[in-house]
Amino acid sequence: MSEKVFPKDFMWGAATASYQIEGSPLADGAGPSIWHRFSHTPGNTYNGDTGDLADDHYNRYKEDIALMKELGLKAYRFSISWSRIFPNGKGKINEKGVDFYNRLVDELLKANITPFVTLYHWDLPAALQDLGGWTNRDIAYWYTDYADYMFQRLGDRVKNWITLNEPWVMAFVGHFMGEHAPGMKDLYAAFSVVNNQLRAHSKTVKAFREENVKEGKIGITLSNTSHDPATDSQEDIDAARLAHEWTNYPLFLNPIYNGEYPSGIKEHASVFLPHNYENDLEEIKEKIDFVGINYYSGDLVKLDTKSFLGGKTVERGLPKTEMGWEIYPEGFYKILKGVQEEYNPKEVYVTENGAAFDDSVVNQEVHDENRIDYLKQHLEQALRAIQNGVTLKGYFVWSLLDNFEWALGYSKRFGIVYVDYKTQKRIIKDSGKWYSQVIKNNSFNF
Ligand SMILES: OC[C@@H]1[C@@H](O)[C@H](O)[C@@H](O)c2[nH]c(CCc3ccccc3)c[n+]21
Repeated sequence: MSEKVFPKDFMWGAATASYQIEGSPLADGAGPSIWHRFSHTPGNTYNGDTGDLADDHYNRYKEDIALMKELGLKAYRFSISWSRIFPNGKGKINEKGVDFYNRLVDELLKANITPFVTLYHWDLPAALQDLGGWTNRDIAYWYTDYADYMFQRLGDRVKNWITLNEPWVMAFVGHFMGEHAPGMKDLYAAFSVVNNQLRAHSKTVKAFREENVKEGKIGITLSNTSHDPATDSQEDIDAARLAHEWTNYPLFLNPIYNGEYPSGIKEHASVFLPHNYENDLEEIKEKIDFVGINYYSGDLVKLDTKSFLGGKTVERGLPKTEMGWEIYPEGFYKILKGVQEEYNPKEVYVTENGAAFDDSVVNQEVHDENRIDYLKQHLEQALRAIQNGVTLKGYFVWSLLDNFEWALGYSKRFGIVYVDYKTQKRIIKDSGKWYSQVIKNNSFNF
């Protein structure tokens, strides 16, 4: 492989999520999700933005798949809205909801685009939240029943499955910081949500094996920030390591691969882990086919005994995106190399990488050179990782379309395709045109 070209058959894709792009959250018998409820609760989102319309993808999916085809995408990562399928989270099935995803998958296959399905990207059926949601141990059964049903309905055509998107964010941003649905601020709840998501994930992997989805592969997608120590003092090195074990892939991969939580978590946070969690570890330890890595940024961590798990972020003057996140491509390499060294997954996919910038339309074009620079710098690090033994098989840019950025509403644009929310017009940004060339050349250097 020449030093600038990716391996043959490298899976180039783009990623989205149901609540962020679909709109029509209650159409055709769908039930409300916790993000429908959370975004409709005043004060929770920028400008009171909701996913009621978003990119209207529920109605425009054929147009959007034509765009994916025009870009030359090999794969498309999207998530299924659980409450379209089971309006109450369990029990009654909503055939029209299943039908939408059947049509979506069929249209993708017609366009020769490989579907990568995320079963859960934060939009829990609200009816299950009323029963405690992810803090209720029974969620492991509710989730597995939902996942197993999707394997039965789509498994003949969908061969790549992701159980959960970023369980750390669901647990801590949703149940400790309170900035995401369901808006809880309870550290004990957050750690029980970690444990219940792992139980749900591993039960589902077992069900997937039993469903025997032909040539099927199943994995989990984890959020990661590259944490560097602020100084070479042992206390800062330890603080950065602990931040890594808590917020990055180890919190989930250590139980999945090694049957126990990371040592730093057991040492400093076991008081928050659910009572008798040890009894769940045997079942949680269940082989997966790939690890999904999401990466956006890095930070410097300094010992701070007043912060949770003793670390605080300090500035280092790197350029930042519109999200205020450092642009730190080196961290991408560290995370990819780290996951391979620490857990040696059979396969790794980058299931999200991208950046928000202040995009503007000039004569029906969007000249987002800064996003091209960001993507190029990160693809360089991805290729470097492959050349250094990382089993990286594919890359999904976040995101295909500008979309609903959770609590920040529509104020942040991550798409390689611009969406004018007033007219729903799509405009392929310069970064989209550039990415299309990357796919065609299988290289970022041209
Ligand atoms: O913030 C951009 C994207 C979201 O739109 C995706 O839904 C989500 O999977 C995702 N994760 C991350 C990194 C972790 C994070 C999530 C939310 C807020 C801040 C950081 C960035 N993103």
